[in-house]
Amino acid sequence: METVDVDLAGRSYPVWIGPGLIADSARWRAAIRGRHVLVVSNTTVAPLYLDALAKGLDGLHWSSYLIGDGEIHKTFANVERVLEALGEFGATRDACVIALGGGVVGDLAGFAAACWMRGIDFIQVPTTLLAMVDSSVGGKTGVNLPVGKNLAGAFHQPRAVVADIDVLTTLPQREYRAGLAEVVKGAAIGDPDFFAWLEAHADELAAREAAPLIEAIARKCRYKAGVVARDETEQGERALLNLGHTFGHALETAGNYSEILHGEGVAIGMVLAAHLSERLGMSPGGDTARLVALLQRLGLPTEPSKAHAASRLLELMRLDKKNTAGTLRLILWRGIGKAQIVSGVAEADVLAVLA
Ligand SMILES: NC(=O)c1ccc[n+]([C@@H]2O[C@H](COP(=O)([O-])OP(=O)(O)OC[C@H]3O[C@@H](n4cnc5c(N)ncnc54)[C@H](O)[C@@H]3O)[C@@H](O)[C@H]2O)c1
Ligand SMILES: O=C(O)C(=O)C[C@@H](O)[C@H](O)[C@H](O)COP(=O)(O)O
Ligand SMILES: [Zn+2]
Repeated sequence: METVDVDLAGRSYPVWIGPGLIADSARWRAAIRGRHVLVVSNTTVAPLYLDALAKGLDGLHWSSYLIGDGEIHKTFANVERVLEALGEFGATRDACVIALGGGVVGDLAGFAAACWMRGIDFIQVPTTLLAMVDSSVGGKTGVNLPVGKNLAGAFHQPRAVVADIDVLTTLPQREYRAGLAEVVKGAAIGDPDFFAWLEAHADELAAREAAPLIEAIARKCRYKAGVVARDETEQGERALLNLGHTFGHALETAGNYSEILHGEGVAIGMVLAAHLSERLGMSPGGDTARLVALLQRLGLPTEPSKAHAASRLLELMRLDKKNTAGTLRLILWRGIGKAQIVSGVAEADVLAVLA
């Protein structure tokens, strides 16, 4: 097992990564401070793993609330339903929410925990690769709005992250690949050695071999934990974790959150950001080719669908949270291991790349 510590003074927490962790309740139960627990999950994950998790809740007063499966359920309406469930359950300030699922459940349950009585404890039990390497770590919680991705939310750190890699055996292949996109992103932004390691181990990772998989999850979490510890609320460096996301989120929103997966949007978005960076003379073309090749070896898409007009995507990009005063602020790429926040990117250049 690997442990990654997210160092945030009084709100520090561990990320445990390895097999058999859901059953190992002696480890994670200490993170539950009160006696009331609401497990939030979805209709696909709960039948698979809720019973196993519940064994560790013996002796506590616990209940569960399930949302529907998919990105379209990451809504304000569902946050309200979780809050109502907390009310019916009689949750007091010492109650704890456990998010059992992928990034959709984690973001939504975490946001509900941030809202209930202005903030109660929550624990992340990520069940997708994407949630293990990214969404369960760092405390960004929230929901989508019809006008844009993650436009409502809060920073609210979990008390612990329990990444039991055994659950990945039931994860569909497309979802597994989507998680690898966020692993590649971390290496592309800030760790050239990790990028080279991913190139060397791409086939084993695509085949879900346990040892390289644990190493990849831990390396990505360690990298992200460092960024979050230095810049918890995205005043600067943390924005780099958004490489590819301005494009990717626009593609997700344009497809009404049902056409492409988040990780697929990130893969395509990173390639678009790389092309834009090349166009602006910031990044060497050879590195873009390496990025595209790695993503393709991992089974990820690297080009956007032609179904959405460039002008529509640009309109959605104008609502990105990184923008200021009508100015596009994008994460651009200086080649493998180097990303940069750039303000005032000309819309004409963005349109040219999208077209
Ligand atoms: N908060 C953050 O920092 C952060 C970071 C990255 C992504 N996100 C968000 O995460 C979301 C994407 O998360 P995701 O990719 O995990 O998607 P998801 O939560 O929709 O899960 C993907 C699919 O896998 C299913 N599933 C989950 N675990 C399973 C398992 N073990 N076995 C079988 N099926 C399983 C789910 O039911 C779902 O159908 C997006 O909303 C994205 O914006 C947030
Ligand atoms: O943790 C972060 O910071 C990230 O940006 C991680 C992203 O992978 C993730 O998709 C996040 O939800 C995006 O946040 P947003 O602020 O662009 O909504
Ligand atoms: Zn992401």
